[in-house]
Amino acid sequence: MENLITVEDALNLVLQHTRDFGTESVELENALGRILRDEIVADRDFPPYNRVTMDGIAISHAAFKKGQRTFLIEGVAAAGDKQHELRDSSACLEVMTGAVMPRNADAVIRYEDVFIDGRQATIEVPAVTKHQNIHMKGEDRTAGSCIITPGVKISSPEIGVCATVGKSTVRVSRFPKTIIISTGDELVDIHEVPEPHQIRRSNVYRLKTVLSYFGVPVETAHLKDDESEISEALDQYLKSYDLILISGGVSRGKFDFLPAALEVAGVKKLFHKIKQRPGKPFWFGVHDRATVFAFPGNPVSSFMCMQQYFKPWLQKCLHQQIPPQPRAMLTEDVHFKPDLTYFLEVKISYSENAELLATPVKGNGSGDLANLVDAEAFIVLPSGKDLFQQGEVYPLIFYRE
Ligand SMILES: Nc1nc2c(c(=O)[nH]1)N[C@H]1C(S)=C(S)[C@@H](COP(=O)(O)OP(=O)(O)OC[C@H]3O[C@@H](n4cnc5c(N)ncnc54)[C@H](O)[C@@H]3O)O[C@H]1N2
Ligand code: MOO
Ligand SMILES: [Mg+2]
Repeated sequence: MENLITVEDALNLVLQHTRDFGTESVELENALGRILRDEIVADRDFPPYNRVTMDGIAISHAAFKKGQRTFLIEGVAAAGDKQHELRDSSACLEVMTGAVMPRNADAVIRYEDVFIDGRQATIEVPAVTKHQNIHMKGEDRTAGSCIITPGVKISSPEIGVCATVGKSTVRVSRFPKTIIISTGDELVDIHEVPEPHQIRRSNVYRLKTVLSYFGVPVETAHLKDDESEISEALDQYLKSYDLILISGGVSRGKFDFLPAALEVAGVKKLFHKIKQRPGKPFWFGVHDRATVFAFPGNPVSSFMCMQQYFKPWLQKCLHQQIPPQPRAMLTEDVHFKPDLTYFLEVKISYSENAELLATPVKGNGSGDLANLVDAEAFIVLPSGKDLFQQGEVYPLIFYRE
């Protein structure tokens, strides 16, 4: 009998072998998708002054309250002007959206509710409340408060906040120097027309996307199923890369040289083969500098292992804050006999109560790469059971960013 590690133990081992690749500064324009390592603090109040939110007139609310409806226009306050002052509390100033609210004025009435005749403005609505149409200084955030904590993956809102506090460069996690290697004599380049016994190599492209979502630059290589070519290449790659991802050649075939070659090259094996489907023959190990993920060659297997093991490893290496894992409810019964954790491809929808629903899109096994297109997640069905019933809830791994 084979000695298989459980999915939980395998993930724990992978996560115990993370590395710290340090930090670097990047221009804000290049920071999208990077993991922020600075704390972003409000350099001033948000907003920094009482900000007019409607084009109209600014008055003293007390005057309106006393019954006054017609106001002499003293002048115009535009966005970008220094703060104006309402000199006569029974007059008004025209104010534009984005202007600093004038001193001695405390309500803005929009043009739509005012009749203007020459230098006179008459309010035509029955009610005006104090501070209406003013975005008050410090109402959103106060100076010195933390707006973004380290570990956030920088997306559009973070870019906007960094810009507004004047962070033109930000400190982010550095990336491991990475290579993805495909193996196999049946594989040809995507620009080639395969012979009847050949296929185009697709794994590298699919696996690379997982790193691309984090912005990690990736080099690629291809190796023949040739023991000495593989050994020579591994010696080279182990010296120059922090992260080596391999697809294929890790199972029981006569040309599956990777597990032995990796050990000969001095990579310390942490496990080989997991109690799971797909992806059973996944091999994981570490070298002085490099971490090696040697994934099974079947397209769904390598991709599933990438999602389940590699992505959390990368996120931990990069110090990313990890959101809780979503869970979804099966919409139909699933029978699965082998005592393995089953990563089943599913399509996601929502119930009337907004619960996440998972509908199996079974496909034809781990070679069915087209089926990944019809699904969008793996639902994780644990070992030790062979019937998973409609209505039961299990963890979910979304694989579309
Ligand atoms: N006797 C046994 N045979 C197999 C077992 C087993 O336990 N005992 N496990 C099976 C499982 S599960 C998997 S998964 C595969 C893993 O195979 P390898 O990692 O050795 O990968 P290869 O043999 O190189 O290729 C498998 C399959 O995948 C295709 N492939 C590989 N690379 C690519 C690529 N870059 N793009 C597209 N397709 C690729 C390859 O052509 C093969 O069809 O082993 C089972 N066998
Ligand atoms: O991992 Mo294999 O993919 O079960 O065929
Ligand atoms: Mg094989």
